[in-house]
Amino acid sequence: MDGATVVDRSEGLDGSAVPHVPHDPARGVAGRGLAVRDVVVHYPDPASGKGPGTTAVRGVSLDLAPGEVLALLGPSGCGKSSLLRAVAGLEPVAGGSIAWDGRDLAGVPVHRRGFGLMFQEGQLFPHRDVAGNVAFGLRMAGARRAAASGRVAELLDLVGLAGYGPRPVTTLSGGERQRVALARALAPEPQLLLLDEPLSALDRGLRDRLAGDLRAALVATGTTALFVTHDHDEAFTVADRVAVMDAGRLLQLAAPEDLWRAPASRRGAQFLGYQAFVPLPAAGEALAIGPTGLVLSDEPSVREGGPGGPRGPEEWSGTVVRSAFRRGRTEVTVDVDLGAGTRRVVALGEPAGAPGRGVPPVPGPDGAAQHPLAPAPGERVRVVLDRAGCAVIPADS
Ligand SMILES: Nc1ncnc2c1ncn2[C@@H]1O[C@H](COP(=O)(O)OP(=O)(O)OP(=O)(O)O)[C@@H](O)[C@H]1O
Repeated sequence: MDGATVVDRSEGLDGSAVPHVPHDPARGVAGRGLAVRDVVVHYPDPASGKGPGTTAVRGVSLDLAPGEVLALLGPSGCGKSSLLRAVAGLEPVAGGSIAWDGRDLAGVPVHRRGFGLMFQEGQLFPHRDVAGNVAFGLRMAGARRAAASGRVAELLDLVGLAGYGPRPVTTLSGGERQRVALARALAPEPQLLLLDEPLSALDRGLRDRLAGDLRAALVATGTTALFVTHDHDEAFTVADRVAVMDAGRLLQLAAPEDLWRAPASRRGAQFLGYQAFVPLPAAGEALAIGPTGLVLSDEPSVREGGPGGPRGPEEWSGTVVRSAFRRGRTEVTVDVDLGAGTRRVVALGEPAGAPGRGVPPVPGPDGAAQHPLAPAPGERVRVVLDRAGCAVIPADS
């Protein structure tokens, strides 16, 4: 999935689009929602059990407005779960503060924060049926049995499991279990829902679908949510704004569209899937090349052996490593020197007017589908920039 398509919208449970609402600070009343200020989380040294052995979160500040969905995105070990756990009250805060609706949560235990939690494994009660699991969430919130049954049906409908109430949870697929876990977490209408990689135990296709459904359920219920993931497609699908973390710090916090169009640093851009970086003539600027930022030259004559050399800083010669037909287009892996040594990048093939366009793909030598006339390994080709798939970033970031 490329960034340009995922940032626009996700689909609701009924297939309708659920637009992302850019965060508008004026939307929230001052002091409402979550305020995280300079938060530091330490873990003690595992050998001695004392001292700040690992600093998992190094002074993170962010705000979450009521009704907003914010994703904490970053590589494994960057401190996302530690920050989430600190907000939940499951980890002590070594520095800074966490407040909800202007009230400092220092010393407020987990069960008194009014926050809901949902983890990677939904942790359903195996001896209860689907309705029993969802009703548990309601009864914890003090709902009476009669009122609960109507609400359980509503919640199951919301997560796409209408009629599943009597099913033993042991008979459900992984995706269905996570839907039940979501219904149970939403049941008490938590003032803030904390989700830690809720989809990561599922396979790719299911994750993509469930991410859209998760957003639809959060939006439909107006739930304020903090969502941890290491998957940028998922973050972009689910969240209104995304906080990119690295090594315990916040690199950037922005709406998906803004994050994609203007990464604030090279590290953040790399994490989002920008594949290469080229210095720009303007001092202090570099061009980050995204997954769709390079295309093969569509003039057969400029393939190596034809007339003319590279025409400037936006066109380079390279050697084909392989071609693969994926998602309706040919992706050509090319070794190319963009100005700082040879790099392996992916360029989009099959441009308009290319020979063989319209001929169906066939299995290549490595089993991957490829176009019969796609460039073969070892062939010299030209790659050109497509600025629409690139972003300008600070050079030394
Ligand atoms: N209970 C713990 N004791 C000691 N160190 C810990 C503990 N939990 C996490 N850490 C360390 O804190 C750092 C941040 O971990 P954390 O789980 O917050 O990262 P993460 O971004 O959520 O990673 P992942 O995506 O792999 O879950 C890591 O270096 C990790 O090894």
